[in-house]
Amino acid sequence: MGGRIFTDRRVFEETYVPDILPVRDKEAEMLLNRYTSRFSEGPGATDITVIYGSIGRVGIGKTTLAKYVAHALQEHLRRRGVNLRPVYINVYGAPSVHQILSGIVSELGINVPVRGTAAIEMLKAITDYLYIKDSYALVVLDEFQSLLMSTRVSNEDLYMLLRVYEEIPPKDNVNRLNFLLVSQDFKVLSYMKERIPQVESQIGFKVYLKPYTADELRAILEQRASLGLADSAWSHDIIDMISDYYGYSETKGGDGSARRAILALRMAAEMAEAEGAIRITEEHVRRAISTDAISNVPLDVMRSLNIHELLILLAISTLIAAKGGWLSTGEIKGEYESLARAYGEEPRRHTQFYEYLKDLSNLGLLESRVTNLPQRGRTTMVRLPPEIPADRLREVVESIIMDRVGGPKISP
Ligand SMILES: Nc1ncnc2c1ncn2[C@@H]1O[C@H](COP(=O)(O)OP(=O)(O)OP(=O)(O)O)[C@@H](O)[C@H]1O
Repeated sequence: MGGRIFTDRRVFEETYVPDILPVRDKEAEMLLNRYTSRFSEGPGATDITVIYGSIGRVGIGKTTLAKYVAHALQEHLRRRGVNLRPVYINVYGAPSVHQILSGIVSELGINVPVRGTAAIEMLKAITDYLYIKDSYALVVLDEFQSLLMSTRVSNEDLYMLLRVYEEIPPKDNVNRLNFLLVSQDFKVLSYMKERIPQVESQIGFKVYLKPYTADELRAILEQRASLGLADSAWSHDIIDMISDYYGYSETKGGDGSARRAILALRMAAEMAEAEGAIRITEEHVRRAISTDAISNVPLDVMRSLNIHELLILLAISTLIAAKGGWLSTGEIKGEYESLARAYGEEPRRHTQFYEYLKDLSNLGLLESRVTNLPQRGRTTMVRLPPEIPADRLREVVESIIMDRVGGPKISP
């Protein structure tokens, strides 16, 4: 009988938005306050909000923040007797104003034929509908930069959409259609300035999101794990491993994507489940990350290693495959020496051994950190980078060693 790993798979779906945001909660609150005070300022009050990130950074919570704010605002205003409808449209898949308006019409459930109806007529139908229902809409336009870069959308179209109250003055002077724009990076602001300066100057709030740090990813993953996995199936070590790997910092490679981190956790869980395991292990995580990793261990780098470096890697992958975690250098040295003797090689001395460890780490084949151990003081601990599965590495190293010196002369 396989163990129960998942309790709710939906929380690992791409479009899932949690009820509480573990990170970005401050930004969410800021936006909510902003919109709420806008609504209390009374008729006509309007501005446009933009959420954006850095060039090339994806999965950093832009869409999630926008959707969360739209839904939280709906709840918030409902309690005050105000009816607001959140509408989400990814304009990447709807690259004309007509298509965007069709999207809004269908999300709001307005009974107007979209085919053959001019954009301006649809816009009228939307504002009439909101007026009659005494409702508001907050429209999230995701991937907004793609509209600005499209030649199929004229500046007039953009003005008509985003400054609808000028085009179609509301009967009661209340602007009911509000926009929250989501975009990849800051270039959206200069594109807006160029194409639609009157809208750009109306931006009330610009929210810039950075890639997630390891601590932030940890909070996001812990929330997902506790919502979607059995308590006995996961541990904080597993979460740490994933968040440390994907977490962004100035000095370290992770890309800070919550999407990739969540996907890695899900894949590790699926692998554990497929094996009938009762919990997710470090090895599942390694395999999940390695499946996802853009660059895997290059074989030519491994082939360029000398026999002692290979034996050290063999020692490390054997120990990690057996027990996981971080290894002390003393422990690695012990294993390396017995392996070297088994393969008929004279183990290298202390200084040379450390040189080799340093080389392997420079090549990206090892990770090290300095820890304070109670008895021994500061000591260096080593492990394989999380994208390298220990058991697979061991097979590769073993076969390279076999080619080089043949099998072990005595059993290690
Ligand atoms: N603060 C958060 N709390 C919980 N989950 C989050 C958070 N931020 C992002 N996620 C999750 O990470 C995944 C990616 O997030 P999202 O789609 O919002 O990123 P994005 O910046 O819009 O990405 P892209 O630029 O690729 O559109 C989603 O599954 C989302 O649920």
